[in-house]
Amino acid sequence: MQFTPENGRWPSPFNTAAELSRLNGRTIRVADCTLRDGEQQAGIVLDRDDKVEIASALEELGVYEIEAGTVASSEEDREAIAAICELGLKAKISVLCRGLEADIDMAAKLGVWGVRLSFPISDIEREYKLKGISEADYIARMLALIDYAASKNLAVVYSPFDTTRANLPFLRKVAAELARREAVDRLRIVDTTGCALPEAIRLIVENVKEAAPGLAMEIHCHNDFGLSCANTLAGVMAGADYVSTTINGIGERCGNASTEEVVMALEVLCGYDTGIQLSRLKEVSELVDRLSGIAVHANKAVVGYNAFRHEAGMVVAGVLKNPYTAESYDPVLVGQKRDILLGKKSGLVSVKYKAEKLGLDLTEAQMAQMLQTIKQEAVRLKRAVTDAEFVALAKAEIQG
Ligand SMILES: CC(=O)SCCNC(=O)CCNC(=O)[C@H](O)C(C)(C)COP(=O)(O)OP(=O)(O)OC[C@H]1O[C@@H](n2cnc3c(N)ncnc32)[C@H](O)[C@@H]1OP(=O)(O)O
Ligand SMILES: O=C(O)CCC(=O)C(=O)O
Repeated sequence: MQFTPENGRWPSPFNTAAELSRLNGRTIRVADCTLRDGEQQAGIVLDRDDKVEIASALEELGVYEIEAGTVASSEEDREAIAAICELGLKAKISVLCRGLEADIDMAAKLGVWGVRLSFPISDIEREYKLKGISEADYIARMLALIDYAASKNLAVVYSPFDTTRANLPFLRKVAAELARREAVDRLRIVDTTGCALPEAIRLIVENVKEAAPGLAMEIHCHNDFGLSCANTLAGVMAGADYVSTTINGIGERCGNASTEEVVMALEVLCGYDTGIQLSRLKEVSELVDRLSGIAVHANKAVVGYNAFRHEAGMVVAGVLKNPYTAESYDPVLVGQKRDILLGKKSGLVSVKYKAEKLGLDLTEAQMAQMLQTIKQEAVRLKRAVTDAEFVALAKAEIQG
């Protein structure tokens, strides 16, 4: 029997339930916001050169759009945004603007494709950030801002801050108004505080779809409860065609849904096309790790150091015969590689594998002894045993 998938992917068969197969074939666009929300992670500073370098890497990665910064932040940010526009990338370039004409004016001067109009929508945000603006005045102001951006030839991604805590009937009204404005490219559903469950995201997207047929949607989720990727997928499965994500999941507080996790889940688990050059994910992750100063955790999905490293003997016994016994896609797909470690949890198969790989001629008895030696050594060192250490221990064993 053959147990090797042709495209290097092996998702759960239960994913192909009717709903998912119905949606297969859709292209989901990645609107990466590493340079905007990513940089908002407390303490990160990306300078102009860093931003240009990351934007170029995102272009190579194949993202649809780069949210390049917040226009009001600083002169250096504006220079970086202008420099990114001058690169003439295929990716669309957008910037975050507050609900202020002055921000839109600044954006218009930079040569961007569009603005992301961030205008707080929930009752609590309107009370404390917009001086208690009423629902009627909010809609009037929103439309004026959209028209103003349109008069400057800017596309609008309308981004109601704190969408997931908005009053639903009000959000439906807002969406219906947005659908009537030609300049509005899409609505971004924003889970500002990361407080929504996947079911809530689904409900919101379905309501917007019903209230504003034809209005495209993007989904932007924060990770305060570790739900950002699941929530982003829920948004897509309910009908959002754009995802707003960051490389390595950097961003406000606990970060955003990470571009690499969302893309791989969309591609491997759901069967969507994202247009992303998957094999570049690891190198872009390393670039952002280096320039942001925020180290990627070893256990991080997709790009983490340990994502495809195996030590436990029961797992390795399967992996060495067929990696899909323990992995759902080939690490090469994302620019990673598989490794087998020797340590406290190893079994004899790992010792045999390493001995052969490293050209060591050990008898069965020597290998059995080596397994015990490796376990003791790993306990003593409180870590796995390196290949060099294994070779030295094996040579000592061979010499008796
Ligand atoms: C969760 C998110 O990702 S949201 C995006 C957050 N991003 C950023 O904040 C980017 C970096 N920010 C900055 O550099 C600065 O905050 C700036 C330059 C944008 C603004 O700084 P300042 O000009 O000093 O503004 P200040 O902090 O005084 O706030 C001005 C007012 O704008 C209001 N405001 C906040 N958000 C918005 C909005 N989206 N639209 C309109 N007004 C807003 C504030 O509530 C405040 O109102 P108040 O004067 O009644 O208190
Ligand atoms: O209001 C916006 O456009 C988005 C701000 C944001 O990133 C958030 O609220 O999570």
